[in-house]
Amino acid sequence: MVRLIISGCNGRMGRVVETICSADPEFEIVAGFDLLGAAGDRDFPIYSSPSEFQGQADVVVDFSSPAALDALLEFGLQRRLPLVLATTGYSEQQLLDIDRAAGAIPIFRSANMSLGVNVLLQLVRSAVRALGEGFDLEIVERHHNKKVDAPSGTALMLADAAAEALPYTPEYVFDRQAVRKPRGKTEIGISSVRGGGIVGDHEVIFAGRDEVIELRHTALSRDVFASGAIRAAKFLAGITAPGLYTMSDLISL
Ligand SMILES: NC(=O)C1=CN([C@@H]2O[C@H](COP(=O)(O)OP(=O)(O)OC[C@H]3O[C@@H](n4cnc5c(N)ncnc54)[C@H](OP(=O)(O)O)[C@@H]3O)[C@@H](O)[C@H]2O)C=CC1
Ligand SMILES: O=C(O)C1=N[C@H](C(=O)O)C[C@H](O)C1
Repeated sequence: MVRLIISGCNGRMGRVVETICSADPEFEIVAGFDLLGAAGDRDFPIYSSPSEFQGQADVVVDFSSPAALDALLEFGLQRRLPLVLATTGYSEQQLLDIDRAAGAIPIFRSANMSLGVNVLLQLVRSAVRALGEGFDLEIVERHHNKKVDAPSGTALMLADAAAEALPYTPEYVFDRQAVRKPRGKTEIGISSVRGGGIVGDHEVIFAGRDEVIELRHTALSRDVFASGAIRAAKFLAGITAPGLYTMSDLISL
């Protein structure tokens, strides 16, 4: 039995994690963390601050906000509790804080918990290596109109995957309206679309002079992200060694 805490439990993703875990006999949801505390009739206590939780747990799954990170890391470090961090939009300093905490406790972090996007990352690396330098790389991400961070964490992860495979260090370009000049050869353009209920869509475009290749992943429901995070929680609950774990520790590509 895995005793689970859901951080961001009142949000869109927190509620999907709750639904899936409530039907899984391997899980017991022992608490939730969320800004406003209890919201509606739930089967577990909800705390507005991790420090209020006095019970026992095996792992935390976090889909909340970068603002929750400090308290969550402090909680994990004090309790020696593994953390699955699925939140996006962290600052550079916060990413360093996560790296440092992973020296003491197991932390699993991925900006996209779906199997499909993690296959896409691998395809992007292969395409960059195969195509060489003659193709312009552009990433277009599309999300629902409630998403607050842009570009998406996944778009940045895709750009980083391409950068790993390129023979030069690319420049990420998020905004073309402020400059009047042709596209630079070492740019990776990243564009964000926000609208309606789009769950999550990522397109990587390789534009050559005479041909274009497009690799695209579309999430049809939030279940793909929640299921990946739950799989990560099961994996992390059985791990004692500190470290920063990612989807590549879970899936073999
Ligand atoms: N890695 C992945 O696969 C995926 C990652 N995400 C990421 O997960 C995060 C959450 O997404 P989503 O569920 O759609 O967002 P929501 O806004 O629906 O949910 C976030 C919840 O966290 C709460 N919250 C905000 N700040 C804090 C805080 N300081 N402490 C505790 N709780 C807090 C919010 O409360 P309130 O509403 O009152 O602000 C809200 O209830 C985002 O960063 C998103 O990008 C989403 C999908 C997949
Ligand atoms: O906020 C979302 O909804 C999502 N966020 C993640 C991101 O920023 O990449 C992952 C997914 O696409 C959904």
